Amino acid sequence: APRALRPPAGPTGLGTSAARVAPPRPAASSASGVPELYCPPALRDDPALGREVNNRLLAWAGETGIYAGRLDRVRAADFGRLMMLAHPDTDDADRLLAAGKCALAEWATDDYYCDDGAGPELLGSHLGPAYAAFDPAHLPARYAPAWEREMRADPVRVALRSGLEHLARYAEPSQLNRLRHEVAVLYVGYGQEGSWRSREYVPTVPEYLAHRQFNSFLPCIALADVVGGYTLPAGEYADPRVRRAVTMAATAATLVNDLYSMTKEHHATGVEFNLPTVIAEQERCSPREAIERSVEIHDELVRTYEAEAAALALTGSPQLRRFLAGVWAWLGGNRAWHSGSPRYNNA
Ligand SMILES: CC(C)=CCC/C(C)=C(\C)COP(=O)(O)OP(=O)(O)O
Repeated sequence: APRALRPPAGPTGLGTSAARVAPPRPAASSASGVPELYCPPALRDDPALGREVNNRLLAWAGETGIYAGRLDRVRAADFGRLMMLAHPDTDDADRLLAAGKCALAEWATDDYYCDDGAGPELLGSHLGPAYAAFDPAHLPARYAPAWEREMRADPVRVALRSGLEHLARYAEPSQLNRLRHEVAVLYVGYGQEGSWRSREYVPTVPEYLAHRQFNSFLPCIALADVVGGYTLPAGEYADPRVRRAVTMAATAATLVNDLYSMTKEHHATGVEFNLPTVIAEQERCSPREAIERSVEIHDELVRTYEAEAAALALTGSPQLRRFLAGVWAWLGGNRAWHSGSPRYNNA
């Protein structure tokens, strides 16, 4: 059942202990070799709901043309399950589907334009029209039909546009603009990675960590209120203290991806970008030591979110409290999904 979420109470017990989402308890180490992470547990597991969302997501992906010929792998990755785990405060399959479409389209942007050998020199050319699928370019009448053909000619653009259209049934304009901003930032991250890739450049650790805030799950996390069926006021989302906490959570969630996707990326051709690889190279340590240091960084980010969200929840609006709790729940669902998804565990 959907849960009434509560924000983290903070490591020092700010607020009441009953308000805590879950006691900090280490997640079990998995066969993937990822050590225990400081992370809340997933708050619900409803396999039937996850399957329902995944089935509908796959039907939609087939209509848009993304991952043609690879849909079996997408089905197995089970992004529907990710949505179900990460948004425990709704059991509305259609809301989960709308968020899932946006997430899968954003993932496809990465898979098609960054990872699948499209070539870094083409990345900017792809990202411009991809962004226009989310934030339409309004052309003079003479050129509009040709542009519209361009927009329909590429399955990733079709998917991005369709995902946003579905979300718009539930989101207010300010929430859609929030998503547009986060996706623009995401594409800055894609561009940065493309630049590194083209030069075979290994970033410094701070450079990589700042990048992972941009090239992160924030576009997904930012939808916590849309999926939950309430609206976090734009002013509170933009509050620098909220932004700091939420972006730290987003970076942590994405470092979970780095840790779980190491095996998949080892099998990929070209330069690998994940925190353990960057640390091993820049700090001249063993892969195991680099993983341990990455886990420490992840855990520090999660603990900081936990403490700062707890403090913000004491003075913020009810919507902010719920949003901070939604982000906390998203962290738990994200880790649970990564630890089980064949996208990372059967590479
Ligand atoms: C859903 C979403 C906002 C994805 C955008 C960014 C993205 C693909 C990740 C944060 C995952 O990182 P990575 O590029 O390493 O992805 P995979 O490991 O290939 O799943």
